[in-house]
Amino acid sequence: MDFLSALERPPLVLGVDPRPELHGPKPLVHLRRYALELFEALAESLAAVKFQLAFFEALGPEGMALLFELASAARVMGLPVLFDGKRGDIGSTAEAYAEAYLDRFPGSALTVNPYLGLDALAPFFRAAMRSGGAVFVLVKTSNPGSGFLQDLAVEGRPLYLHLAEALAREGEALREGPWSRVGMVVGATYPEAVRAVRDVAPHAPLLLPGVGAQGGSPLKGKGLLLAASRALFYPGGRPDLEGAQEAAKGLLSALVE
Ligand SMILES: O=c1ccn([C@@H]2O[C@H](COP(=O)(O)O)[C@@H](O)[C@H]2O)c(=O)[nH]1
Repeated sequence: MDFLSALERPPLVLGVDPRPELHGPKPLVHLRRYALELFEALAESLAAVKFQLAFFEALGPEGMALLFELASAARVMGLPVLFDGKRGDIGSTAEAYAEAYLDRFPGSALTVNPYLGLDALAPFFRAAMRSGGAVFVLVKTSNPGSGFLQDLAVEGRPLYLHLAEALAREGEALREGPWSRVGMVVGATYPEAVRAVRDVAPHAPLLLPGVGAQGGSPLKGKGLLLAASRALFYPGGRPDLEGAQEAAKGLLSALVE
């Protein structure tokens, strides 16, 4: 599987941010079964499944085992996998992060943090190239305080746009047809930022978290991947297979230009 195949599927990304307290007396057993059933039920409506590493790490070794089992199962069902870990470190450590998620799961994607600069992102880009994967770099995040650094005016334009331009340049070398393996994260809560980034980075897949629980708009456009975690995995605040199918249908039919 090549992660870029996600861009030929419906644009919805199922976020998996597990909350064990919602899964009864044997939480991991129930969570495992629920997640597998949900992947199967939603498979035709999804571009990819996004696993939030923090929630699995919080569950300890059993959580990590469950993460790798669920990621493997999603791939067997033909669903591209995205690991949301927001990794980033000096080059030699970045190599290890890239090996852990991109090489061990060929054809997968990983979110990364650009704060250390382009040299620190290079190992992720190389791993995405050799494994048929993708890297999604945080550009303009969905949270209310993201503007504190990301919107700082530099030469009259927000910092995040300078970053998007630099990444678009880097991404040219990783382009396969219309899409680059260098993607960007832009919160669905900032539709104007999505448009501004798309203008400077026409070949970057854009991952748009914040749909649903954070109030982000379900934007329509080529190369946009709309991510919803709570709204899809726990519609109505709890595990609910039928509710999740309804929610997916609702989000897909509400897509706006
Ligand atoms: O800018 C960002 C980057 C990542 N996220 C992650 O996406 C999900 C959002 O969960 P919801 O329940 O759909 O709000 C979560 O894993 C975040 O860590 C983000 O929200 N914003």
